Amino acid sequence: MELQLALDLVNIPEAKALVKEVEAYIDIVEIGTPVVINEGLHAVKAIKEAFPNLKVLADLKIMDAGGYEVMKAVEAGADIVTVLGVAEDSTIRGAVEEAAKTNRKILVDMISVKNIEERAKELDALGVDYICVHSGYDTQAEGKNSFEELTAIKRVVKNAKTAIAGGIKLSTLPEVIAAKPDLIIVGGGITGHDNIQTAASQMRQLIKQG
Ligand SMILES: O=C([C@H](O)CO)[C@H](O)[C@H](O)COP(=O)(O)O
Repeated sequence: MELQLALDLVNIPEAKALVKEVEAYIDIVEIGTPVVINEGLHAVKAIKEAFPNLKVLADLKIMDAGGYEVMKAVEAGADIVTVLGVAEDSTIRGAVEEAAKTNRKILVDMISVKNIEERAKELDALGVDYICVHSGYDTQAEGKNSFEELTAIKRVVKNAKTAIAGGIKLSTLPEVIAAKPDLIIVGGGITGHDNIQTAASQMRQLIKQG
């Protein structure tokens, strides 16, 4: 089970400072969509150069032009790139084919997918690397989480790794771990904690215990 730190509300220097504090406890750094909007793919490049031993995920939430946009993220140093599950199959295929050329990975974000099990099955057959259930900021504000959706995709996904994101905190992590995703994505649960090092190390410890 891997731990990904999502960085959403920071600039590049702040992102570097945060990662430096918790790099021992995480596997993947996510350059979040708001950071890409503010800083561009320079943020991916800067973090990959500063932390070459960590995997970097570019949260582009691609909806079209899958091959081209994955190519640009990979050029910037991304190891994993996100594509939306609601995108057309042709977009998913383009993304998967482009990533495979350099052994990079595609994570499909299931945000706003209605028929979650059926779409997860299709995406699995299209050869994506990760399928991630996700309650975004706006649905988190309405009290939603994706714990049940994780159980649903785990029933049908045979090849891809499963992942979960959206509002996960130390207090809810045990419930998430019990559902056994391959990847747990945490943003505010670490970056919004009083002591980010403590939060990250305790999360790592819980994940290790399984
Ligand atoms: O993808 C995200 C969101 O849509 C904003 O871009 C976040 O990275 C994801 O939700 C994880 O962050 P937290 O919800 O703060 O854990």
